[in-house]
Amino acid sequence: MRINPMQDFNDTIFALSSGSLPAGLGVVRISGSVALAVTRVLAGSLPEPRQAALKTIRTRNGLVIDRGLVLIFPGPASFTGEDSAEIHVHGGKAVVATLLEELAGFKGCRLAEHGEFSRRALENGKMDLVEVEGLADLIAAETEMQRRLAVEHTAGGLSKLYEDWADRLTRARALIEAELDFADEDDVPGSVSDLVWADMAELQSELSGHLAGADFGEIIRDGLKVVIAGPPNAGKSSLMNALARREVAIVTEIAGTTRDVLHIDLDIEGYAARLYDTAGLRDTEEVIEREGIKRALKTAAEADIILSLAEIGTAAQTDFPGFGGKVFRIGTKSDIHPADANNYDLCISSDTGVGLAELHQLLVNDLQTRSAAFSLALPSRLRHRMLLMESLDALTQAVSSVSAGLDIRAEFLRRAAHSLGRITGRVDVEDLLDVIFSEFCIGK
Ligand SMILES: Nc1nc2c(ncn2[C@@H]2O[C@H](COP(=O)(O)OP(=O)(O)OP(=O)(O)O)[C@@H](O)[C@H]2O)c(=O)[nH]1
Ligand SMILES: [K+]
Ligand SMILES: [Mg+2]
Repeated sequence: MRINPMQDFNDTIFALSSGSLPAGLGVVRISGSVALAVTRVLAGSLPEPRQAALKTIRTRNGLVIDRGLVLIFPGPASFTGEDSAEIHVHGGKAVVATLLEELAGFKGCRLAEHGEFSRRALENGKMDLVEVEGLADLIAAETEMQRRLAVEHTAGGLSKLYEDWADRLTRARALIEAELDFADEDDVPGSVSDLVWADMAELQSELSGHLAGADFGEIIRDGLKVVIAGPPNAGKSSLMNALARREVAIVTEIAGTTRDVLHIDLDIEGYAARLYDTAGLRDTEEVIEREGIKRALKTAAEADIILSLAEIGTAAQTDFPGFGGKVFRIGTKSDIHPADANNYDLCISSDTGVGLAELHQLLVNDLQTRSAAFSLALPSRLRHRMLLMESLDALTQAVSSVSAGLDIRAEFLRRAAHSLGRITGRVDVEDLLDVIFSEFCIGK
């Protein structure tokens, strides 16, 4: 069930797998049944498998394109599982364009689609879905923690956890079904069933413990959402600019300057964070400002942390509608007011920089507190979270429906295993693939 009928797995695919041109090198990857034959034509001869050799790369008319390294990976010992090759040429736009054009001229060869190399790796059993998604995250990773989480996912640790759980569910179901088969005989050992349900209750708590880490996994992957909120002129935009070290937001002495929600990305000790500046909160009849305040409150409700700013001497708001997370009360303009440790968690001056290091440390501490409870084998995508919730729901039904028939309870166990299987792609995921691979870049 592929959306794009162009996509044919019999084709040999190729793409520039390295970054934007011009660059020192351009790495062109080729995969499919004629990959080695095509490479032989271009390079004159093939190197030993997995050993780089310097070759002159020519068009079929004998015109020299460039000299470069050629590597071949006969299947199945390749990334995709198919016969594959890499040609490393100089990363000039014309060099790469000529090589790609030449490749397109071979029968059965075409440019790869988004994520098509990874998709073939998946279809050929070289990686499962969690690993493929981890690879996409690894390539997108900008901070150290994003990288570490992605490596954890590509390394198969999470996949193994889900497969072990699915196996446990399947074994439990098999035992229960065996018990059903012998139910008309008198000597059924009830203890088998008791053991199964005790183990399933244990699995239920493991699964919900794992799900509890999903928030933090999403924070690592998508960044900690830190929202600066407070009344007009509290100094919100000034703080944003001070942390960004550039003039991102307009600052004036006019109350109600900021209307749109602005954001910058920060790297906090390896964690990604997104800092939002918002419109000052107050009652107003002004139409544009009202819209700004509406957006400010919506952004605040979705925050992981709110920095509630107030000029020292005025009260910092501690409740925000729809927000249940941590609020830090930040007293501002400490250069013109005495610091006050009673009414604020921290006093700062964006003008002099006093307190900004402590504010940074506040965020570091918060992230470290959040991370303390978890290893990095965390679910980090909504897709994983939804399927884990589905699985936990079914398992909970199975465990708690004590008065229901064993056949019904076994069916709930089957559903729980099925949802876990969909995470790694072991079962029934054809419908998900097009969505997942559309976010990949070409050449991956
Ligand atoms: N002395 C002093 N003045 C500050 C400091 N931070 C901000 N201000 C001044 O306070 C005024 C308001 O600053 P903004 O950063 O625009 O305040 P805001 O909270 O973004 O205001 P709105 O966008 O209108 O809600 C400006 O005149 C700033 O120069 C500070 O640390 N010390
Ligand atoms: K202002
Ligand atoms: Mg502002």
